[in-house]
Amino acid sequence: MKRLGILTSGGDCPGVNAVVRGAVLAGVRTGQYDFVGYLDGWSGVLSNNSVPLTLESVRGLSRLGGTILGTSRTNPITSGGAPAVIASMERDHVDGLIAVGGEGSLAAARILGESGIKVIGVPKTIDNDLSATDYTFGFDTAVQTATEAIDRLRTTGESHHRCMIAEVMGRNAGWIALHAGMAAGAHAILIPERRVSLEQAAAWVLSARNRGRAPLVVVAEAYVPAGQDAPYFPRGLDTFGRPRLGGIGYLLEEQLQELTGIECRATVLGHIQRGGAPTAFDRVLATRLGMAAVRAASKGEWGVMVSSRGTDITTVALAAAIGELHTVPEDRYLEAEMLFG
Ligand SMILES: Nc1ncnc2c1ncn2[C@@H]1O[C@H](COP(=O)(O)OP(=O)(O)OP(=O)(O)O)[C@@H](O)[C@H]1O
Ligand SMILES: O=P(O)(O)OC[C@H]1O[C@](O)(CO)[C@@H](O)[C@@H]1O
Ligand SMILES: [Mg+2]
Repeated sequence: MKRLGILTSGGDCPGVNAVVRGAVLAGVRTGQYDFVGYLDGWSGVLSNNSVPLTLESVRGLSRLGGTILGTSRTNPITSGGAPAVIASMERDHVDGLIAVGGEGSLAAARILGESGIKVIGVPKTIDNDLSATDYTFGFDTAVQTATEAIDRLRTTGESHHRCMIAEVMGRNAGWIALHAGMAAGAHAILIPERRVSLEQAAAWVLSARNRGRAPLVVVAEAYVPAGQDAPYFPRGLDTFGRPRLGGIGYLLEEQLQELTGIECRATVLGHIQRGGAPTAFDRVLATRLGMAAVRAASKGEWGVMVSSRGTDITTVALAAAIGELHTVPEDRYLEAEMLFG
């Protein structure tokens, strides 16, 4: 029997455990594979830190948030590269890898794949910013969580006649803001893809107030107002050198209050959007992606990412998947904009 290694890399995301369960069930029940799970992303691969994954160890996992394998943002390319990964796989008698990750982790997987390592990617991110797949699992859960939170902000906002501002995640793309904002009936949605001016945002807030509504603004963490050139990140860089986004909501609270004269309150939803149990949609998507990754391995389809297309699960070359980020197109924003103010 052959062996597959599974690792989860980048930010965690509701549904990762369902991928692990789907893969192990598919491989073990068809009698084709047994599995090891590498702990804490690529760092577990490089240090041979793995655990056996059996039918028993994945029992009940599809509804569990987070990742039982742990995750990290370790870069395998700069920490030993392909030779170190190959040596580790040989020690563990691992034939191929299933890498569950976002655009960064899958970029690393692609480079390793081009060096001859058998690897299959599974697209994971609440941000939904990966190309070549209709949706990434975790996105639906994040939107659901954000929508519930924004609905709650609305009732307190209405009671106090305030403008409520909800800041949601979205490092490169405003998908969570767009969907949660539309679902919750936001009067303005501000995303990184559109350089909306603060004056325009204030006009939407005032228009909602003039109709007797308590204005509701949803802003993605990476929104850049017109006239500025970079996202707001008052907390500096993280340990991997990435800007620690988060806080633009508080800045907008001051600026919109100043521009409109309406009392504003901001809430930053942060990691609440990434935690907890996945929605039914994400459980099904993640399980199917995990099963499809094993199917691809059994057909010798390496260097691909499993992908959701309509109701099908298919495979695409890793290179195609990570080439360009999947951001909110103009027509989707203009459609939502009709509802603002
Ligand atoms: N272009 C790249 N080539 C090789 N390795 C990369 C590349 N970009 C990122 N990485 C590595 O992959 C790690 C994970 O990337 P990143 O932090 O963007 O998370 P992710 O997998 O995209 O998930 P998410 O963004 O959803 O949290 C990075 O810390 C870095 O080590
Ligand atoms: O958990 P960390 O490392 O602070 O990363 C936060 C980032 O990860 C994501 O949740 C997923 O990429 C982004 O939306 C957010 O900017
Ligand atoms: Mg990323």
